[in-house]
Amino acid sequence: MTSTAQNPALTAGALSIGYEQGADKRCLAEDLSVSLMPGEFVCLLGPNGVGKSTLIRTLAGMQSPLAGQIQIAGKNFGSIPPRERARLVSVVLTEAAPIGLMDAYAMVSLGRHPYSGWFGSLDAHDRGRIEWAFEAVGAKHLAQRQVAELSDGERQKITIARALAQETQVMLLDEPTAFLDLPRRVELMRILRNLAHREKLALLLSTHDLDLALRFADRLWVLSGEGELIQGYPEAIAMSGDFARVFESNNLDWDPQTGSFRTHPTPCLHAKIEGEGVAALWTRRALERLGFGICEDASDAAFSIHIKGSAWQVTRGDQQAEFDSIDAVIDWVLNQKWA
Ligand SMILES: Nc1ncnc2c1ncn2[C@@H]1O[C@H](COP(=O)(O)OP(=O)(O)OP(=O)(O)O)[C@@H](O)[C@H]1O
Repeated sequence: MTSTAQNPALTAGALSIGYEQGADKRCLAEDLSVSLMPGEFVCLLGPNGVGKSTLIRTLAGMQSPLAGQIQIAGKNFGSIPPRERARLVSVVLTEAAPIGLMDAYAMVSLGRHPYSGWFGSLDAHDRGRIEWAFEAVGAKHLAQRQVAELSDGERQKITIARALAQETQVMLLDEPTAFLDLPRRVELMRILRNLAHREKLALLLSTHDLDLALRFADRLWVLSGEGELIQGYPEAIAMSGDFARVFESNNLDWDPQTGSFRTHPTPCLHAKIEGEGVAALWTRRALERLGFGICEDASDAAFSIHIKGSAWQVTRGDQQAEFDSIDAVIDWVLNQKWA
């Protein structure tokens, strides 16, 4: 939980992001005004190619803004020498860094270089911080393993531990969950959110995982294809219709009832479903997958399904049938002749 009474860890005003080569200028978003508070876990969402990585790299000082100013801990970021910057902001990018032959401990130790220098030796504080970073991501058991031999999920934890070892106030992560399976993604989101809250880290993470962002983020930034950055609490953005506007396509509808997207292959036949709970939800999902729309009115429906306890009663015209599993209902739908 964050308090709004604190000073922001990072702010940017009148910020334009994009690319400029000679006279060639490509602005992805302009006049952005953002802030990250200490202890806040913010997820950055947006369709492919809108500029999420560009925004993260710009906020990290890895590329120049086209316009505007970034302030970290009250200082103008551009005027801070590189070594001091590295003590203020850590970054985890998607591109795998060349790692060569290195064990995980050596890799996490790299996070201490802004303090010890490239050839500096680690003191007790450095080693304490490295051990803390391993513990924070639940990776102590990996310390002696070769990084090249780790799984994607294990390596991701080590990369995050290296950023944590850097002991910064701001941490920016570009799609850190991209190659992880669902349990690992949930685990990582939980670890990062808890770290933000516990360590008072201002943490910004870009992701395509809308569902997890809705469940874990304190706030969302949603970057649209038009360069608009929508900011707010996850639930407020979900209810506002902004998701629908930013992500909807010809094949996808945002459904505020379920907080998820659903495909819509423009159904020409409809079905009515009566009933509640898990069986009704998955019956609906099955019918939508099979190309049916769901309607409220029986007179618009090609057939109706009444779910009662563990029974599905299906009515099509004067034909009636009762099934005791969703498999049987799906088989029935598939075996019917639909005009
Ligand atoms: N170095 C570069 N020079 C010029 N254009 C670039 C450069 N890097 C990225 N772009 C372009 O900027 C746009 C935004 O790219 P960016 O990687 O920031 O988007 P993104 O939202 O992170 O996308 P994704 O979700 O696919 O990762 C894209 O059109 C991309 O081709």
